[in-house]
This record gives sequence, structure tokens and C-alpha cells, in this order.
Amino acid sequence: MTPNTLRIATRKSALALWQAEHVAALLRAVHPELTVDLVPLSTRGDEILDQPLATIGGKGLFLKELEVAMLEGRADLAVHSLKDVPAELEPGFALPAILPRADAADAFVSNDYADLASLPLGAKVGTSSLRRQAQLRALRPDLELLDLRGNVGTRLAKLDAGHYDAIVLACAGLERLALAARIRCRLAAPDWLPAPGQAAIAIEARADQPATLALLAVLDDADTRLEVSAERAMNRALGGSCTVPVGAWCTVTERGLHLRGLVGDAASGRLLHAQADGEDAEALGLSVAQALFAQGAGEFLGTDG
Ligand SMILES: NCc1[nH]cc(CCC(=O)O)c1CC(=O)O
Repeated sequence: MTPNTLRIATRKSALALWQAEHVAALLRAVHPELTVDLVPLSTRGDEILDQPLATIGGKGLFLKELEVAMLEGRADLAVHSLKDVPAELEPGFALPAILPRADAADAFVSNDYADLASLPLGAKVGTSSLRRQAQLRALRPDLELLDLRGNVGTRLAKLDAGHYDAIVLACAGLERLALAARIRCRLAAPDWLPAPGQAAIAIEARADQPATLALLAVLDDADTRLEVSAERAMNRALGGSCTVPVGAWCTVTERGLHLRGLVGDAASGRLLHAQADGEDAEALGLSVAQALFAQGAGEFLGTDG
């Protein structure tokens, strides 16, 4: 039976609410007969801000409460930043739609400096992302890297309060919050890689609700799905944890898919890079992961596979 209401579970941060409202507007446009409501929820990932994500249980923390709401019938779908969705989705759930990707680059944000190269020796840069830390170390071993968690507004406020000379955020998040003016320069591929799935919004729903899945699938963007599938397949093959820096960037070209990947060691700043072309997203992700393992990625990942 086709539902007449779609309830969207969302986190309460400004970015999460923007993304959920965006999906609500798209759903109302394609299904004018449906009522679409938001169900804002608090997640453990939002509440525990004094510890790095990697030590408190990783990215799944941002999804758990939203998934419980769907299982208990309090919501029909959840909207996520795909980069916050773990490489292995919780069993019983699906991603029926992935929206067209925004700018996947990271943003260098500073009140005093135009770009990374202009930062003085030993400057303080805030980011809790191991991927961002590893790439910063590789480019500028002299920098002092400091933890910085919290939502986008909190991070900008800490920069403005003078705790850091610069911080690194995602361009997509800043753009969605009408804060693109804060971007001093883009940190973009091929010199800098984003997180797997960065800048794509994912819709999650229960795998056992075919009528709901069909309503949501209308919003899926085929090219973005191919790109992020390759990135996430690579990440999964590398172990898919958020305790190791992993960057990935796939684009659809006339010749098929092109995927670049990196694995870093946050402590040493060593980075391994690999890239390949292919037709099949899953196979391409695997082959780039294998190329990274062949260069010794297993050492960084704490595995020998
Ligand atoms: N880590 C939180 C998070 N999750 C998604 C985005 C940005 C939006 C996106 O990538 O879709 C952000 C903020 C940031 O990294 O600056």
C-alpha cells in the first residue's frame, strides 16, 4: 500500500535540517499528493563533542537513533550526508536515492590567510578529520594540528574566537548554509582528496518497505550513485573504518569511471596514492584498494590483507 505521509528523520544541526528540508521540498514537488514532515532527533554523535569520533564508536553514531525511529515506525526515511554513512550499511536498510553531488572539495577557511601556502611556520590548523590531518601533514609538516569537532557553526565560531589560524571544512556544507563567502580557497582533487561520498546527500529507508522505496527512488541521480559506489567500495575494501585516513574521488567521464584513492598515516604524514579507470563501480573500488595494499596500505590499516 502506498503511504500518504512521508516522515523524514533528521539530526538537528543546521546542516542536517537544511538537507532534510531540501529533500522534503523535492519530495513535495514530485509527489504533490503526499504530506511530507520532518522528525528532528538528537543522536549520540551530536551529543558527545569532547572526544574524537573514532574513539566513541565512529560514524554509525550519527545514524543509530534515526534508524531506530524507522524501525519503531516513527519515521519513514532518514536523510544523511553520505560521507557520514558507514561503508557497511546496517542490515535491513537501503539507500533508495542519492542526490546529485555538490562541490566535493574541502575548504580552507581563515580570517588572516588566503591559502595553505600562506600560513606561517607552525600555524595552528583545526580539524578532527584524520583524512584532513594526514593531507595537511603531507603538504605542511610544520603545522600544529588541533582537534576541532562540533557542527559547522561551532567550528567557525572557534576559528573566529582565535583558537586557530585556519580550519578545514567541506565546501558543500558551507554552501548549503549560505556560508560560501567563508571559503578562502578550495582544497580539491587531484592534489587533495575528499572523503568517500563527500557532498552527496543520501536517503535511507527500510529495505522491507517497497512502496516507500519506490517513492524515494525517483530522486536518485545515476551518475552520483556510480561515483560514490566506487568510492565506498574502495573504502569498504580498505576496512571502511574512520580510524584510518582514507580519501576517494571518482568521476564519470566519457571513457567510464575514473577513481583516485589515498590512504594516509596521520602520525607520519605519509600518503599512498592510486588511481584507475573502469566500468564497474564495485570492481574499480576493489582494484584501487588492491593497488593501495600493494604499496603497503596494510601497515597503516593495521591489517595484512
Ligand atoms: N563531518 C560532518 C559533515 N558531514 C557532511 C559534511 C559536509 C556536507 C557533505 O559532505 O555532504 C560535514 C561538515 C564538514 O565536513 O565540514
